[in-house]
Amino acid sequence: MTDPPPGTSPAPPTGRPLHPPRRPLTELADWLTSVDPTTSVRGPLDVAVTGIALASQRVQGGDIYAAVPGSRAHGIEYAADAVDAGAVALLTDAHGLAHAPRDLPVLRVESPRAVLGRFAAHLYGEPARSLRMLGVTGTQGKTTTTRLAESALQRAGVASAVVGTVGTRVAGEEIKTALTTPEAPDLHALFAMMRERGVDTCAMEVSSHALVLGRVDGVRFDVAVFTNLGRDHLDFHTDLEDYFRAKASLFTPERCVQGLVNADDEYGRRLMAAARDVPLQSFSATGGKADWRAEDVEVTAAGSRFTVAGPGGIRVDAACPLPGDFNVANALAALVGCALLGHDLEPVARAMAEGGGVPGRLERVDAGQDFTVVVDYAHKPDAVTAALAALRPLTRGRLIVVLGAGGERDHGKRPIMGEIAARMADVVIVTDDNPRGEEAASIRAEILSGAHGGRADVVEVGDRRSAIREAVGRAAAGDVVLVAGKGHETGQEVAGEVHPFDDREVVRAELEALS
Ligand SMILES: CC(=O)N[C@H]1[C@@H](OP(=O)(O)OP(=O)(O)OC[C@H]2O[C@@H](n3ccc(=O)[nH]c3=O)[C@H](O)[C@@H]2O)O[C@H](CO)[C@@H](O)[C@@H]1O[C@H](C)C(=O)N[C@@H](C)C(=O)N[C@H](CCC(=O)O)C(=O)O
Ligand SMILES: Nc1ncnc2c1ncn2[C@@H]1O[C@H](COP(=O)(O)OP(=O)(O)OP(=O)(O)O)[C@@H](O)[C@H]1O
Ligand SMILES: N[C@H](CCC[C@H](N)C(=O)O)C(=O)O
Repeated sequence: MTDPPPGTSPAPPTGRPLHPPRRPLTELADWLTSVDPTTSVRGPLDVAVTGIALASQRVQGGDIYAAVPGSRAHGIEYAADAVDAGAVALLTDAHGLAHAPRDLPVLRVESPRAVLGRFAAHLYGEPARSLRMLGVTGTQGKTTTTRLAESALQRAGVASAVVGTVGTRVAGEEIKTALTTPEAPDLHALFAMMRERGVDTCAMEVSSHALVLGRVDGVRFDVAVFTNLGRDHLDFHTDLEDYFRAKASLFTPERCVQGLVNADDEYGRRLMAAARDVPLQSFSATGGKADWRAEDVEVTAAGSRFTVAGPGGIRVDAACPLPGDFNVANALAALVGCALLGHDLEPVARAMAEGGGVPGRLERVDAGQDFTVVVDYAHKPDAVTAALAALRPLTRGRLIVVLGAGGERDHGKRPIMGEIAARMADVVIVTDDNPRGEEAASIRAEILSGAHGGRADVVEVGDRRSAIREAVGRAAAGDVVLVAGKGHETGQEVAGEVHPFDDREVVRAELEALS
């Protein structure tokens, strides 16, 4: 058996186990044949495999490169790059086999994406099975819920991990990941790394893209949470029903053991009515009928206090370090999720009360000014509504919002977000988010088309820094400024280039420049 070529792994290896498996390709080929009868193999197979990657850029020495068809290209076009990076074999389809380098071993199946998750799980020795897995799906609240759960558990002494939009953290160590839900090969490598580090519980976001594209294949969540459903990703899903079906597919026996569903949400109630194959419990943060409820809720500018009331007379004092009614729902889901995983509720609730917030989620920026500035990731209609509704009761003066919309994403949401902002805020400053490959001015025009006619004073300031300057410059004592859309992001993507831009840093600099 040939060893992987030396010196081909990029350093430092991020998101991979320190001690990767070393599996004979013959064994992997046999396993694949046993689960997928469409498998055919082109030799030589006398090679050791130590990992797997779906993107040539992520290949490390000893990997199998999964060359799959995509919307822009077929991965086989990048096989040479993958080989240069140290790939020792290919997993691909018939097209990939036809165009594969002749000397590279190939495992061919009809649909490589369909087996990729299970294959990666098998390759790494099913690491997710040794973790308590919490999966959270929904349009809003995934990041907040998973981060609240992970940081409370970690603070309560349970080694934990979190995977999501803000990145990945494994037992306190930050690992950069790009997607909300990483591709299956990266995910199972992360689970292997978690297992190595003694992680007990992993809380992760499960996006609808992940469910459709098989990114969480090979994982069976111990508890799956549904937060809510609203307009999102209509550039990917044909309509809201298609989007709902994608989310609902998490609540099937192949993907989870039990579910926890928001009874306050219309789609949550539909899910409960429809899903019969998986035991479901419900939660409500608004006094609705549910198995788990937030009672005696007190919301302040700093956060909220409430009692978790559950089956059999459970009553536990809880607090969430984030303002906003909707964060009571997120905190409740996080706590009940942990309880259903088998964790003791009381110490976890205590730890959450003592913990901090979540990056870019209603995050306050304070430079000693006499008004409030909050940076939030609201970039969808329901989130803009929720964030403005949460901030209105904390506003003694005017509510000022800085708002844009991302390019190359659902156009339909832009006027809707403009309308919401102009109805719920007093001043709306329409600016650029990540224009990506689109003309920034035309994105702003679409937002403005919904914003004109509202009650607010609406202004257009394209440059985001200038828009933030305008907002804090206009603010007086008692006002609240919401800088919406980019939350934790640290760059602004314009025409294929990402320029450093962090709303929190820019706000701070503009506040300091005021004094
Ligand atoms: C719609 C979508 O999710 N597309 C993902 C998909 O792209 P694709 O299948 O079209 O791939 P492609 O670009 O045609 O390339 C074909 C293949 O060649 C490979 N390739 C391509 C170029 C190269 O140099 N080397 C290489 O190996 C690619 O990895 C891919 O396997 O597979 C790619 C490989 O992993 C992903 O990078 C890509 O995510 C794109 C970048 C993306 O932006 N996805 C977003 C929308 C997304 O997934 N978001 C969700 C939800 C976030 C939320 O909740 O808001 C998420 O989970 O992050
Ligand atoms: N439960 C909720 N209900 C309504 N809005 C919410 C809720 N939780 C968070 N939000 C709003 O949505 C924004 C994004 O929150 P969060 O990152 O937790 O959700 P997400 O589901 O991970 O979203 P994304 O997929 O965009 O990352 C927040 O900044 C806030 O404005
Ligand atoms: N995961 C989301 C993030 C959007 C964030 C917002 N700032 C934007 O650029 O639209 C997406 O890629 O659609």
